[in-house]
Parts: sequence; structure tokens; C-alpha cells
Amino acid sequence: MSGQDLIDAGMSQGKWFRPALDAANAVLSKGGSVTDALEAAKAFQPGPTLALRADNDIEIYSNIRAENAFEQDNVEKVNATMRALVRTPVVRAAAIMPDACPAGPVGTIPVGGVVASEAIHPGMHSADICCSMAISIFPGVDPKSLLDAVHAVTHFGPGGRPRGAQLKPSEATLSAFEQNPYLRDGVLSAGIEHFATQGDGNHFAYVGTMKSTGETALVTHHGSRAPGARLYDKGMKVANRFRERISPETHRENAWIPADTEEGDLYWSALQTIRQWTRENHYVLHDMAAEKLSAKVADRFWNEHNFVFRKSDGLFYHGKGATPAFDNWAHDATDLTIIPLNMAEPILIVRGSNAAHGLGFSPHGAGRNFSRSAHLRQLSAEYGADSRGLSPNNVAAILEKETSGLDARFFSGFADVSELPSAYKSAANVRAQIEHYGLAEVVDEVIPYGSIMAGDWQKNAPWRKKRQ
Ligand SMILES: Nc1nc2c(ncn2[C@@H]2O[C@H](COP(=O)(O)O)[C@@H](O)[C@H]2O)c(=O)[nH]1
Ligand SMILES: [Mn+2]
Repeated sequence: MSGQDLIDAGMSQGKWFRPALDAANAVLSKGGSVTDALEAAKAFQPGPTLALRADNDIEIYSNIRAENAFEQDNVEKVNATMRALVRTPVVRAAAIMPDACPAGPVGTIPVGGVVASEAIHPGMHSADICCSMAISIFPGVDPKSLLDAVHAVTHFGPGGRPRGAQLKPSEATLSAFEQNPYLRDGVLSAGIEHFATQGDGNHFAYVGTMKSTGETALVTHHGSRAPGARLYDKGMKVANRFRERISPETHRENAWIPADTEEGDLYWSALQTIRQWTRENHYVLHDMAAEKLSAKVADRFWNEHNFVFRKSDGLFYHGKGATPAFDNWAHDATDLTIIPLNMAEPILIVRGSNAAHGLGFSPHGAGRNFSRSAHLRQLSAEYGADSRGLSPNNVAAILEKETSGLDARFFSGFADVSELPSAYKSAANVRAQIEHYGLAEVVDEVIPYGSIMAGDWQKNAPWRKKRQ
């Protein structure tokens, strides 16, 4: 039997013809009739596809206010991308947080975006699954000693810890990796290699004092590193296969894995394991610092801001750069969450207010003002850099202005000026908008002493040196 026979029988050509013909010819080779063979082929015919929703079908709750012309442009871009996104057939509602900024082509969920859907969209929790904040309180420890201790035990930069310096996640986490097909093949080994590492970009270890008690606190920010990134890749591939069959018009970035499938169940369970790995990844660093200081941790909690949560209405709430602010958002949730702003500002400890117009979320930070490259261009113009870019003197002047009074450290030994406070929106404005929209209540603050970030780890990379 050939493709033409299927077309003659009224079927429309597509990728599904290959397995359909294999099945039909298997029937014929076993002596079955042409009618039976055509029936066998028909079983592969894709069902009807889901069309995109109409333009204004879904409500978008906006909790963002532009404070200047530049922010107006940002808000328009965020609105445009959300308007395209909510045309995805299974999406039910969306919200925009005060720290929102675009994060990809139009139709991609912005940072500071919340989307409620009937299904799981890997693209909407982003590649850095479970990027999160964790805090531990170290009573009686002075901030400098704590920052020194963290500096000695942590790992920033690309890749994982070298062999011989690796640490293992708990047995429970390792066995959960082994049991899930999404988390085998390379994900498990990455889970060991990347354990107790923080990566690069704006991930940090921040030490400060609690406004309420004066006690010293350590706050870390990072995600699920390579294991999470690999799960994301696998999830996107599976989701895209469903998209091609169920809703080819849907934007690739918004492809979904239906919840009521084996793929959906396993992906959901893999997400929970990655969450467990990430929590351990924060606390192992806090514990190593405590051990180095022979200190005790009095209290700790954490929250993710890139994740998917399932609420009692059965829907999946995706937060990309959004902090859960509804009750019992996870089995280990406290009533407090952590919102950083920039290295020179206090980190906010908030109690979420489960606002309906925020779909039960609050912001996750101040949000970027500029992309990294735009920010560098702006600093170069402001500090009069020549065509070779910022000079060591320029960098020293920028650091002096932006980190004065702070113990600001860069793990690589070189500052990454694109991550300094001027890269982010006004902390005061974002704080005012959290209050204005009633998304959360600030109950305490961590006043900055200093922090460590990866810094510019490519500074002395061979390809950079060649260009200079
Ligand atoms: N306390 C600090 N906060 C910082 C720093 N760099 C960035 N930030 C804030 O974190 C959020 C979260 O970023 P994301 O990568 O998860 O989107 C960001 O919006 C900033 O407000 C820092 O060095 N210290
Ligand atoms: Mn983050």
C-alpha cells in the first residue's frame, strides 16, 4: 500500500503517513484485506487540532505602572507579548507583575509573568527551573565572618565542581532522579557535578542583618543549574511533539504537555524532584558555611520564583520571575517569601496577600531596566569609554559609585558591571507598586552588608584575549 492509496481513500497527507503505512502493510502481509489495512492506517490519523483563541478572549491582570518614558516602552512590550501568549488554547488567565520585562520574541512569557493553564508549559517556567531564594539566620555571627565563610565554601561560574571536590545530594533525591525517565541519561550525573554550585549571571550569596532583630542572615539566589536545564530541554521536546499534533498554530515557546498523559505525570514528578535538588543545593551551602564557623542556624525558609504550581482548581499556575503569594503553595511553604531588589538594597521578607488580580503571586525582584548589552552601552557612554569598551579605571569608578559601603565580591576576581544596581529598575518604585497593587506585605528586611556573585568569568578567556 502506498501514500497515494491513503489519499485516494480520503486521508490527508502528513507525517503520520509513515507509521500508518507501516501498520497497513503489516496487515496486508499477514493476509488481511485492503479494508482492514485502511482501518489500521486510519487509527494514526491525527484528531482535529485546537485553534488559537480570539484576541481578547482571556483576561490579563496588569499590576505594572510605568514611571517614565523608558518604562512605558517596556510595559507596552510586556503587554504585547502577553496578548499573543494568551491566545494559546489551554491558557485560562494571566497576570503581569510590577517587575515585568520581555524575555524573548513576542508571545514568550515575560519575566514577571504569571499564566494559569489547563496544562504544563515548560517554556513558561523557563530554562532555569526553580530559580529561587533561600535564607538562613546565623545569630551571633558577624556579617564579615559569614561572607568569608560562604566565599570559602561556595562555587560560582560555569560548569560544576571538579572531580574530587564534588558533593552528593541526599539519597532520597538521587533515588528520585533514578526513578524518573526524564532525569536519567546525563541528568543524574549533572545533578552530582553541579551540586553545591551557584552558576553565574545575577545569582548571588548576600549577607546582611535583619532589620527586626539585628541578627545576621545569609540569602542565596540560584536555580537548578544543569540538571534543571536538561529537564527543560527534554520537556520542551515532548511539549513540541504534542503541539505539532494538537495545536500547530501555537507558538513553539508555549507548547504544552497535557496533564492527563503519562508524559505529563512524569514531567510533573520530575519538576518536584528538581525542586527538591534545588532546595538542597541552597541549604548545603548554608550548612557548609555554618560548619566552617561552628555556628548554628536558627531559622530558614525558601521560595522558588520560576516554577509551576497546581492549585485546588486543577489549573497549573506558571510563574516566570514571580513569587507565590497564596497559602500553602508547596508542602514546605512558610507564610513568608523573599524578594531581592539589587545588591545595594535591602532584601524584602514578605507575606503574600493572595490577590486575585495577581493570580496569587507577587513580584520576584526589581526587574531589569536594560538588557546586559544595553546596560554596558549606557555605562560606556556615561563614563566616556572608548571603542575598546570600559577601561579598568572606568570599572573602578563604576564600582566606587554603585557599591560604596558594601563588601561586594566577585568570585572570578573580575567585576561584572552589567549586574550592578543600575541594571535594575528603581527598587523604591517596585516596592511602591507591590503596596499599590496589594500583592504582598513587607514584614522584615535584610539590610545589606555585602555579597558575592560570579563576576566576569570570561575576562581572561582565550577568545576574549585574542580580540583585545
Ligand atoms: N540582592 C540582590 N538582588 C539582585 C542582585 N542582582 C539581581 N537582583 C534582583 O534579583 C531579581 C531576580 O532575578 P532573576 O534572575 O531571578 O530574574 C532581579 O529582578 C533583581 O531585582 C544582586 O546582586 N543582589
Ligand atoms: Mn532567579
